[in-house]
Amino acid sequence: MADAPAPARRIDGKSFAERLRERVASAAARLEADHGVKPGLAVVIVGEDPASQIYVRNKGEQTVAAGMRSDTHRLAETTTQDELLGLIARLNADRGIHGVLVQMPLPAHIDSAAVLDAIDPDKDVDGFHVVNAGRLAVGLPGLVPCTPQGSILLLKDALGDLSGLHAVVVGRSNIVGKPMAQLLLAENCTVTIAHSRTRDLAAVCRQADILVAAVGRPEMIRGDWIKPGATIIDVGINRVPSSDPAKAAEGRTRVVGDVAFKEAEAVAGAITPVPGGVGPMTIACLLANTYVAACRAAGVEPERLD
Ligand SMILES: Nc1nc(=O)c2c([nH]1)NC[C@@H]1CN(c3ccc(C(=O)N[C@@H](CCC(=O)O)C(=O)O)cc3)C=[N+]21
Ligand SMILES: [Mg+2]
Repeated sequence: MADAPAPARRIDGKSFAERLRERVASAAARLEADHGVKPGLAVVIVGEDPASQIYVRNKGEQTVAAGMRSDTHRLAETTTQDELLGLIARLNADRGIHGVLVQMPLPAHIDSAAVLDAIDPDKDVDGFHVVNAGRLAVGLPGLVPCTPQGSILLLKDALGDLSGLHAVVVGRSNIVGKPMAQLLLAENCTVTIAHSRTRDLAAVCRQADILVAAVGRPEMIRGDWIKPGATIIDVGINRVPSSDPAKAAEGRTRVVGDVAFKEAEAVAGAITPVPGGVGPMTIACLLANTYVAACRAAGVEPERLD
């Protein structure tokens, strides 16, 4: 019997993100030294969702560690839409703030689309505003959503030139799937966007040289959906019960991706783990976007960060 192929290389997003944050920090330090501008990021969180609280704390700590200003606005679950829009208007007008992020999801009584629409597109460091979606679609400079941007950096590091490769993106959200497809197209990939209604999803995935999983369903993508040697970017962050039944009974959880990692690892050429893959890149790219927004506000050409 032939030997099993070597397991996939693990793409280390955690250490790539650390290096990117160091480059952002030194570029931000030069911006402050040469132009007197310290990049500032405002993060707004409404309500008490524990997972959101952890993400927001991590963002704040990493922003400060990169030598930038971090303001966190913690609002009560009962905050009205008008109160939130009032805060956004003040942040839009604040010349010391270059990035505004409103943590999603918002409580059900608030219209998320109206809130995103209210953020100044040039401070929209999430890249979620329709103006930034439009800029990305037509190839104009703007602010690019952080998770897709981080995924592209990992892909280019792993593969070099992406030209001509067939990329399959599973998931069509406005925050990951659609912008990811736009960025892959800009890298000259042949792009397929697949989703929950796609017929024979497994067969579509098996055509992928690059497979991006952004569906939000734990371990949905199986080993036999993967072309041997393919590069897998797993965007999923799903909390599932601990695999130890005693711990699960206590409510303990673990984080898994959208890809069945063990199966995929035996077939793929390279794969991002969860945690430690795309997630840390999301925050690093948020800091990079804040730096770029601050440069543009000051009329300074941003340094290349890649
Ligand atoms: N306006 C807005 N923008 C966002 O970018 C946004 C948001 N709302 N709402 C929530 C999601 C989630 N998100 C993550 C960022 C980093 C990690 C991350 O660093 N994860 C680590 C740790 C994972 C863990 O152990 O929990 C990892 O994957 O290794 C995860 C999730 C940003 N989000
Ligand atoms: Mg993001």
